[in-house]
Amino acid sequence: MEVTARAPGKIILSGEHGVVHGSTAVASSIGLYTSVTIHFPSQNENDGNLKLRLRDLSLEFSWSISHIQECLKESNKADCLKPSAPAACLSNLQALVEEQHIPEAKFGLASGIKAFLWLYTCIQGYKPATVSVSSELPMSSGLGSSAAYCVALSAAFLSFSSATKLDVGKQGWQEFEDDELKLLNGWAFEGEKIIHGKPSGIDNTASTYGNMIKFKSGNLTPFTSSLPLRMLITNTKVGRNTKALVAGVSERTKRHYEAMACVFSAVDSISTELSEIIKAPAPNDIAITEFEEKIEELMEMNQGLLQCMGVSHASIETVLRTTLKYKLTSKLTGAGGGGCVITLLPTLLSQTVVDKVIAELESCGFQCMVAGVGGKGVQVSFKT
Ligand SMILES: Nc1ncnc2c1ncn2[C@@H]1O[C@H](COP(=O)(O)OP(=O)(O)O)[C@@H](O)[C@H]1O
Ligand SMILES: C[C@@](O)(CCOP(=O)(O)O)CC(=O)O
Ligand SMILES: [Mg+2]
Repeated sequence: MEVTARAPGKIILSGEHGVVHGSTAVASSIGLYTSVTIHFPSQNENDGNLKLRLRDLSLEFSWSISHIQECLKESNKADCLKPSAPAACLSNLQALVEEQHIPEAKFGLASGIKAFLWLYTCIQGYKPATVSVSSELPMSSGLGSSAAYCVALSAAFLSFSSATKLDVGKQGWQEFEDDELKLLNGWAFEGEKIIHGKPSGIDNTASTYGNMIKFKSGNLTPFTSSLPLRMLITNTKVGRNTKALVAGVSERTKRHYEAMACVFSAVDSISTELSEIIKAPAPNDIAITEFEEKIEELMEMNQGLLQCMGVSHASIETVLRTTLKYKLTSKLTGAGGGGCVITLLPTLLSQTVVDKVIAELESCGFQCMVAGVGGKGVQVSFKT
């Protein structure tokens, strides 16, 4: 018996970083997924191990269940119905990860593996299994790969627990009930904390619920766009780490508290206005351009404030300049410092211009994709 869970990545249209400091932000899921399959061994297959296979990286990690239990059992008193942080056993989790000799170039993975061990043992306890992960999302690029990973892990583990009422015999993708989504989002948030340090929760919430969300201080308001929005996503391929960038903004806030409070307040107003515009009744054909120009102006203002926070990067500025040549507006998305940039593709923009801008961005070594905004949140599919 096995189950596969898939969870989407996200783009933040407005409010990244500010949202960590209490500002409103607007995010949307995108149609790129991280998938997690959990397989419990039959009696013949059972070698007493818990295995984590990261398929895209061709890496496999394995621990004997008895060893994990020895390391964690005193400190892990978790209940799968109550998402909790690994405060008391962080050093034990660290030791379990260190013994795996992760390649130095992949060192960022250590926190992801810790999150896996924490979520698995809290939700499933001490059972041998093989967990395989694959992803369409570029890692560490601002599209929320860490959140999609934590949501997909939590969904897969909870599917085989008493906390969910899914139909194990049903074919195809199925969705969770509202209370189940709340629980799995809570666990994914605990995983994000292990990876990010101080996440706002917007990424795991966008991945769990899908579509568009307005998010402030842990509170979610789902909404839909009155018109389909199309974004060009440009991956600068400059690697960065969300935890370090979030910590950098907090440091700047400590140094310049009053000024940064004004920046966060401006971000809050921009996100609130953006969500009002997007969800307002669909404009007629003549007003579409005006509607898109308002979105572009708010994106541009938000990008200016992200520069104030110190999270832009030379590669991001190159994307901004390049798209501006074609009269297109862009902003960084996610933590910045490299990673991905989004560019609104207006409805009336010709495909010739889209092709030209993509060709120019790709000639700089960047990678482009066109994404529709919105889409389903987490789903699971059983195989008997
Ligand atoms: N498919 C995956 N397999 C294992 N770990 C993952 C996966 N996706 C994300 N992670 C974890 O998330 C980290 C990247 O998260 P982060 O810096 O927040 O970037 P982003 O969420 O923007 O992609 C990775 O270093 C790793 O620890
Ligand atoms: C910078 C931030 O607002 C978003 C981070 O997104 P990502 O991990 O870069 O995809 C942090 C957060 O909200 O937790
Ligand atoms: Mg992340």
